[in-house]
Amino acid sequence: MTEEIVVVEGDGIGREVVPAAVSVLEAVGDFEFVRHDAGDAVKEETGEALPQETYDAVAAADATLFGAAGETAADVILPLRTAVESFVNVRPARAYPGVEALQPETDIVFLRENTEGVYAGHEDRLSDDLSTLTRVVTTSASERLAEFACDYAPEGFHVAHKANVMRETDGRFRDAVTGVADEQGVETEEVLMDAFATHVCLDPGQFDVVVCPNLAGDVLSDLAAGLVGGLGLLPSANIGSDNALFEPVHGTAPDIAGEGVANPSATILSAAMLLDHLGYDEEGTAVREAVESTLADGPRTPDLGGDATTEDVTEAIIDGLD
Ligand SMILES: NC(=O)c1ccc[n+]([C@@H]2O[C@H](COP(=O)([O-])OP(=O)(O)OC[C@H]3O[C@@H](n4cnc5c(N)ncnc54)[C@H](O)[C@@H]3O)[C@@H](O)[C@H]2O)c1
Ligand SMILES: CC(C)[C@H](C(=O)O)[C@@H](O)C(=O)O
Repeated sequence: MTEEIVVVEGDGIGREVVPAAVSVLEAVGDFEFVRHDAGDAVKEETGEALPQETYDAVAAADATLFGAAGETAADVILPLRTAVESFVNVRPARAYPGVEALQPETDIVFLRENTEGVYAGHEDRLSDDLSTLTRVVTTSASERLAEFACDYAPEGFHVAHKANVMRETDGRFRDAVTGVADEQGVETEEVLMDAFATHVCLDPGQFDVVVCPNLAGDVLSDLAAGLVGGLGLLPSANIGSDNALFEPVHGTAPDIAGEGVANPSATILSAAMLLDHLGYDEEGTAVREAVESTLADGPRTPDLGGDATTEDVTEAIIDGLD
């Protein structure tokens, strides 16, 4: 049976890097791609950034490949993460041989809580002078994340938090995560997220898997992108119990959108995570290896110091598939 993959390109370079990743998927398997719209352009046309049919298709799909949305990103990607009931956003940040990196020994996977924290979003304007935000942390979501982390990293992981200040919310997060790990005999090491930001810049080699609350995972994974050579290199997987959505960590890159020079690696690596998720392990590995050898030997897009186009890099990756 042909596997169905929902594809949502979104805006900006989403429209360049997603077609690149789809052509790589076409080269390794027999998939049916079902395309849906979301983002700024759709909102301009229809008044809605996330059409109900897109939400329903993503919620029903085994797997979705998403690009990026622009100003409407929060109205698109946050509901879509909820649509797949994603309890974790897996964000690997690693340096690649041949790519200039501030910290070439970086090889970290962030396991980001994916639905709560400040993103659960109870914001209020109470007066001309005062706005508030309620932060949401549940034991159940934190424990679900911890169970995933224990399976993912049975050798142990770091837990980043700021429970010294947010005693109730991050305290609950920390206690839930370390509690599950203790029960399962998995070692954890706590690190305050502000100190982590410094440690990871100076000595990223000491970190392997880092479990963090939602906003911390957002910021710290972008920081790690800076250590390895940029946002064009970081893929991600939003994993739920039954389905999942795969997307690059980057946004629509308005400064280069339309020029055909976006680095497709993050999205193609996200497609490799999608292949792993659907059980196409050999194909996922082949795609990752082809991306790695293209990053090592070129061609490279301008963000990595080269002058190649998105299409040149994609062709090289497809040529490099076994
Ligand atoms: N998941 C999402 O849909 C998502 C995520 C982040 C930002 N956004 C949206 O994207 C828009 C732009 O945000 P931003 O500028 O802060 O972040 P961005 O990730 O779009 O771009 C930041 C910088 O990284 C570069 N960059 C990013 N991806 C690249 C790639 N694949 N190849 C080469 N260079 C790349 C850009 O050119 C830019 O200089 C905003 O409207 C924001 O809301 C969406
Ligand atoms: C655009 C925004 C809603 C999103 C987030 O904060 O999760 C982005 O920064 C990301 O990292 O995917």
